[in-house]
Amino acid sequence: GWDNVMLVGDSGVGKTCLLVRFKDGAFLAGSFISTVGIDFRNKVMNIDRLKVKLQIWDTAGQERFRSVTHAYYRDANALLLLYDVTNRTSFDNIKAWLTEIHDYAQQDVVLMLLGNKADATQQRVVKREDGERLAKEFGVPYMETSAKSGLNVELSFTAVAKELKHRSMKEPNEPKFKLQDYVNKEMKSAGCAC
Ligand SMILES: Nc1nc2c(ncn2[C@@H]2O[C@H](COP(=O)(O)OP(=O)(O)OP(=O)(O)O)[C@@H](O)[C@H]2O)c(=O)[nH]1
Repeated sequence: GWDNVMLVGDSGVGKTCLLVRFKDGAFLAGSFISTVGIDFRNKVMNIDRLKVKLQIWDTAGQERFRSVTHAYYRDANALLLLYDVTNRTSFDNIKAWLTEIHDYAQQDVVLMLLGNKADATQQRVVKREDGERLAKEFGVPYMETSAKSGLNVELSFTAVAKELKHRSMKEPNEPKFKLQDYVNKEMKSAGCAC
Protein backbone atom coordinates (compact mmCIF):
# COMPACT_ATOMS: atom_id res chain seq x y z
CA GLY A 1 0.00 0.00 0.00
CA TRP A 2 0.88 3.63 -0.16
CA ASP A 3 1.97 5.70 2.81
CA ASN A 4 0.38 9.11 2.92
CA VAL A 5 2.60 12.05 3.75
CA MET A 6 0.96 15.44 4.11
CA LEU A 7 2.66 18.83 3.92
CA VAL A 8 1.13 21.50 6.13
CA GLY A 9 1.94 25.03 7.25
CA ASP A 10 1.10 28.65 6.46
CA SER A 11 0.69 29.87 2.89
CA GLY A 12 4.02 30.73 1.28
CA VAL A 13 6.32 28.69 3.57
CA GLY A 14 7.41 26.59 0.57
CA LYS A 15 5.38 23.35 0.72
CA THR A 16 4.90 23.08 -3.05
CA CYS A 17 8.53 24.00 -3.70
CA LEU A 18 9.77 21.40 -1.21
CA LEU A 19 7.71 18.72 -2.90
CA VAL A 20 8.81 19.73 -6.39
CA ARG A 21 12.45 19.75 -5.25
CA PHE A 22 12.03 16.28 -3.78
CA LYS A 23 10.12 14.85 -6.74
CA ASP A 24 11.87 16.54 -9.68
CA GLY A 25 15.10 17.89 -8.18
CA ALA A 26 14.27 21.39 -9.35
CA PHE A 27 13.38 24.71 -7.77
CA LEU A 28 10.28 26.57 -8.86
CA ALA A 29 11.68 30.06 -9.24
CA GLY A 30 9.63 33.10 -10.07
CA SER A 31 6.08 33.95 -9.22
CA PHE A 32 4.34 32.33 -6.30
CA ILE A 33 1.28 30.29 -7.24
CA SER A 34 -0.70 29.41 -4.15
CA THR A 35 -2.06 25.88 -3.94
CA VAL A 36 -5.83 25.59 -4.24
CA GLY A 37 -7.28 22.86 -2.03
CA ILE A 38 -4.91 19.91 -2.29
CA ASP A 39 -2.45 18.35 -4.76
CA PHE A 40 -0.94 14.87 -4.94
CA ARG A 41 2.38 13.47 -6.10
CA ASN A 42 3.67 9.93 -5.80
CA LYS A 43 7.23 8.90 -5.18
CA VAL A 44 8.67 5.45 -4.60
CA MET A 45 11.75 5.42 -2.39
CA ASN A 46 14.24 2.64 -1.81
CA ILE A 47 14.82 2.38 1.91
CA ASP A 48 17.28 -0.29 3.04
CA ARG A 49 16.52 -2.26 -0.12
CA LEU A 50 12.77 -2.09 0.48
CA LYS A 51 10.36 -0.02 -1.55
CA VAL A 52 8.44 2.60 0.35
CA LYS A 53 5.67 4.13 -1.72
CA LEU A 54 4.83 7.64 -0.68
CA GLN A 55 1.74 9.49 -1.76
CA ILE A 56 2.50 13.08 -0.88
CA TRP A 57 -0.29 15.56 -0.37
CA ASP A 58 0.51 19.21 -0.82
CA THR A 59 -2.13 21.20 1.04
CA ALA A 60 -3.13 24.83 0.64
CA GLY A 61 -1.86 26.98 3.48
CA GLN A 62 -4.49 29.65 2.98
CA GLU A 63 -7.07 29.90 5.71
CA ARG A 64 -10.02 29.62 3.32
CA PHE A 65 -9.02 26.06 2.37
CA ARG A 66 -8.65 24.87 5.96
CA SER A 67 -11.85 22.82 5.96
CA VAL A 68 -10.62 20.93 2.88
CA THR A 69 -7.35 19.96 4.51
CA HIS A 70 -9.07 18.97 7.77
CA ALA A 71 -10.73 16.12 5.89
CA TYR A 72 -7.36 14.68 4.85
CA TYR A 73 -5.60 14.63 8.23
CA ARG A 74 -7.27 11.39 9.30
CA ASP A 75 -5.68 9.43 6.43
CA ALA A 76 -2.20 10.90 6.80
CA ASN A 77 0.50 8.53 8.06
CA ALA A 78 3.07 11.32 8.29
CA LEU A 79 3.02 15.10 8.46
CA LEU A 80 5.73 17.53 7.51
CA LEU A 81 4.91 20.80 9.26
CA LEU A 82 6.71 23.75 7.71
CA TYR A 83 7.42 27.31 8.69
CA ASP A 84 9.54 29.86 6.84
CA VAL A 85 12.68 31.08 8.66
CA THR A 86 12.21 34.48 6.96
CA ASN A 87 8.65 34.86 8.23
CA ARG A 88 8.08 35.26 11.96
CA THR A 89 4.30 34.86 11.72
CA SER A 90 4.65 31.45 10.06
CA PHE A 91 6.78 30.40 13.04
CA ASP A 92 4.41 31.88 15.62
CA ASN A 93 1.55 29.95 13.98
CA ILE A 94 3.26 26.58 14.53
CA LYS A 95 1.56 26.19 17.93
CA ALA A 96 -1.84 26.61 16.27
CA TRP A 97 -0.87 24.06 13.61
CA LEU A 98 0.15 21.61 16.34
CA THR A 99 -3.24 22.09 18.00
CA GLU A 100 -4.94 21.44 14.69
CA ILE A 101 -2.83 18.30 14.17
CA HIS A 102 -3.75 17.14 17.65
CA ASP A 103 -7.44 17.67 16.86
CA TYR A 104 -7.58 16.14 13.38
CA ALA A 105 -4.66 13.76 12.76
CA GLN A 106 -4.14 10.20 13.97
CA GLN A 107 -2.61 10.05 17.42
CA ASP A 108 0.45 8.11 16.23
CA VAL A 109 1.08 10.16 13.07
CA VAL A 110 4.77 10.59 12.20
CA LEU A 111 5.48 14.29 12.59
CA MET A 112 8.46 16.45 11.73
CA LEU A 113 8.90 20.22 11.98
CA LEU A 114 10.83 21.88 9.15
CA GLY A 115 12.22 25.42 9.11
CA ASN A 116 12.33 26.08 5.36
CA LYS A 117 14.17 28.74 3.27
CA ALA A 118 17.38 28.20 5.25
CA ASP A 119 19.25 29.49 2.17
CA ALA A 120 17.88 33.01 2.69
CA THR A 121 20.46 34.10 5.25
CA GLN A 122 19.93 37.86 4.67
CA GLN A 123 16.18 37.68 5.29
CA ARG A 124 16.26 35.20 8.15
CA VAL A 125 14.30 36.29 11.24
CA VAL A 126 13.80 32.95 13.04
CA LYS A 127 17.00 31.53 14.52
CA ARG A 128 17.79 27.86 14.26
CA GLU A 129 17.81 27.68 18.08
CA ASP A 130 14.25 29.04 18.22
CA GLY A 131 13.12 26.21 15.99
CA GLU A 132 15.04 23.68 18.06
CA ARG A 133 13.56 25.01 21.28
CA LEU A 134 9.99 24.88 20.00
CA ALA A 135 10.49 21.38 18.61
CA LYS A 136 11.92 20.19 21.92
CA GLU A 137 9.04 21.76 23.84
CA PHE A 138 6.56 19.71 21.79
CA GLY A 139 8.73 16.61 21.42
CA VAL A 140 8.83 16.83 17.64
CA PRO A 141 11.89 16.12 15.45
CA TYR A 142 13.20 19.21 13.71
CA MET A 143 15.41 20.20 10.82
CA GLU A 144 16.07 23.18 8.60
CA THR A 145 15.55 22.78 4.87
CA SER A 146 15.79 24.71 1.64
CA ALA A 147 13.73 23.91 -1.42
CA LYS A 148 15.95 26.38 -3.26
CA SER A 149 19.36 24.85 -2.48
CA GLY A 150 18.04 21.37 -1.80
CA LEU A 151 19.42 21.35 1.76
CA ASN A 152 18.00 18.40 3.75
CA VAL A 153 15.07 17.91 1.38
CA GLU A 154 15.90 14.30 0.51
CA LEU A 155 16.86 13.68 4.13
CA SER A 156 13.55 14.86 5.55
CA PHE A 157 11.52 12.54 3.31
CA THR A 158 13.98 9.67 3.83
CA ALA A 159 13.72 10.04 7.62
CA VAL A 160 9.93 9.94 7.46
CA ALA A 161 9.97 6.97 5.06
CA LYS A 162 12.36 5.08 7.36
CA GLU A 163 10.12 5.70 10.34
CA LEU A 164 7.07 4.49 8.39
CA LYS A 165 8.94 1.41 7.21
CA HIS A 166 10.06 0.63 10.75
CA ARG A 167 6.55 0.92 12.07
CA SER A 168 5.15 -1.42 9.43
CA MET A 169 7.77 -4.11 10.07
CA LYS A 170 6.86 -4.76 13.70
CA GLU A 171 9.95 -6.85 14.38
CA PRO A 172 10.02 -7.23 18.16
CA ASN A 173 13.82 -7.39 18.36
CA GLU A 174 14.41 -4.47 16.07
CA PRO A 175 15.68 -1.43 18.04
CA LYS A 176 13.25 1.47 17.90
CA PHE A 177 13.98 3.93 15.11
CA LYS A 178 14.64 7.42 16.47
CA LEU A 179 13.94 9.94 13.77
CA GLN A 180 15.80 12.86 15.37
CA ASP A 181 18.88 10.72 16.08
CA TYR A 182 18.90 9.50 12.49
CA VAL A 183 18.63 13.03 11.12
CA ASN A 184 21.40 14.33 13.42
CA LYS A 185 23.71 11.50 12.43
CA GLU A 186 23.08 12.00 8.72
CA MET A 187 23.66 15.76 8.96
CA LYS A 188 26.96 15.15 10.79
CA SER A 189 28.21 12.67 8.21
CA ALA A 190 27.28 15.13 5.46
CA GLY A 191 29.74 17.54 7.08
CA CYS A 192 27.18 20.11 8.11
CA ALA A 193 28.79 22.76 10.31
CA CYS A 194 25.76 23.26 12.52
N1 LIG B 1 14.62 31.46 -0.84
C1 LIG B 1 13.71 30.48 -0.84
N2 LIG B 1 12.48 30.68 -1.33
C2 LIG B 1 11.60 29.66 -1.31
C3 LIG B 1 11.94 28.37 -0.79
N3 LIG B 1 10.85 27.59 -0.88
C4 LIG B 1 9.89 28.32 -1.46
N4 LIG B 1 10.32 29.58 -1.73
C5 LIG B 1 9.54 30.67 -2.33
O1 LIG B 1 8.44 30.92 -1.48
C6 LIG B 1 7.25 31.17 -2.23
C7 LIG B 1 6.13 30.23 -1.82
O2 LIG B 1 6.46 28.90 -2.12
P1 LIG B 1 5.34 27.76 -2.25
O3 LIG B 1 6.05 26.44 -2.30
O4 LIG B 1 4.42 28.04 -3.35
O5 LIG B 1 4.57 27.92 -0.86
P2 LIG B 1 3.35 27.05 -0.26
O6 LIG B 1 3.68 26.75 1.15
O7 LIG B 1 3.12 25.86 -1.14
O8 LIG B 1 2.12 28.05 -0.33
P3 LIG B 1 0.52 27.72 -0.38
O9 LIG B 1 0.31 26.84 -1.57
O10 LIG B 1 -0.19 29.03 -0.49
O11 LIG B 1 0.19 27.03 0.91
C8 LIG B 1 7.66 31.06 -3.70
O12 LIG B 1 7.88 32.36 -4.20
C9 LIG B 1 8.95 30.28 -3.67
O13 LIG B 1 9.80 30.59 -4.75
C10 LIG B 1 13.27 28.20 -0.27
O14 LIG B 1 13.67 27.13 0.22
N5 LIG B 1 14.10 29.28 -0.31
